[in-house]
Amino acid sequence: MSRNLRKLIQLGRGSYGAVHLAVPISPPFYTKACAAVKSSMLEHSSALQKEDRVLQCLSSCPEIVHCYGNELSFENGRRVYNLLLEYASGGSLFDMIQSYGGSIPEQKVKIYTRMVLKGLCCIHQKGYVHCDRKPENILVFVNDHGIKQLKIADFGLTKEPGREEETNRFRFRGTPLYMSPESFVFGEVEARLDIWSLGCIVMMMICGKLPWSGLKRDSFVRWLALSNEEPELYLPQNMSENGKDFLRKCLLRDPRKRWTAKMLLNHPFAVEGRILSLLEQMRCSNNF
Ligand SMILES: Nc1ncnc2c1ncn2[C@@H]1O[C@H](COP(=O)(O)OP(=O)(O)OP(=O)(O)O)[C@@H](O)[C@H]1O
Repeated sequence: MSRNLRKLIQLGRGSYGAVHLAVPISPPFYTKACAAVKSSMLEHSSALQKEDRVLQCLSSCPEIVHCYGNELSFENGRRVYNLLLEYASGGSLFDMIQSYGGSIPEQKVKIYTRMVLKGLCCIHQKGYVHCDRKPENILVFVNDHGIKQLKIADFGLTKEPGREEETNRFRFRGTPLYMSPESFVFGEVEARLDIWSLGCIVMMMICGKLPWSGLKRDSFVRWLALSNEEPELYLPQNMSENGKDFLRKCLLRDPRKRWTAKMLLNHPFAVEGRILSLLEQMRCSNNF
């Protein structure tokens, strides 16, 4: 049992352990109303400890989930490592896509894409590669005016600068459906891997599934690893031209041609997201 936290309900499970909603009951955390606590047995907590390290370095970025710190507890006679994170009351982006019936309106997608891009810029500027970007790892926070803010979470597979020895371990980790061809085939882990995954996430927001998620395993591997075909053919037909062009820049097979997060922030699709977000904020402040 933890002396400083009371775990309430389980919010989810990851490969390392469980996530609970918790209330801090004594210092150092009890100034927080509630928190999400990711826990795992101390001896299996290397991914959580890494997440803690990475989140401390990215703490100045509003589009990254905030970490309050860590603590050790004793549960059923075993030592448990707990990582305290700000609680996302809106669940994950995956939940949000489901709540929209599988397709978020494009105007909203522009706003959300820009939020995720800003988080990605911080990650890449500091030399990290997230490596496991998917809608389940983007959390939704809802402010007092009901405006949704997306933040990037789950840094357990992140590649840290100066820790090259871990590179090969990423090869078949992460989620294959969101992996770029070069990371899938050669185990290359560079920032542009996250950009390919971003393209997949935007597709998920628009269509609720990836066009290649229906392929059988062998066909998927062949398409991703061996084909020269750009994913152009798979672009959602119901999307604006700017939206399709944004996806083209993310989903280029050649990572050297793929745009960076910084370049994409200036793409008309993301710029429109900025304008729409400002309008949304103005509408809310006029109502209050
Ligand atoms: N800060 C948080 N606030 C609210 N819910 C959270 C928070 N962090 C995680 N969760 C919930 O717990 C689930 C599991 O989280 P986590 O990110 O650790 O694992 P995962 O990404 O689903 O799995 P894996 O680690 O295997 O990739 C999430 O999908 C989400 O529903």
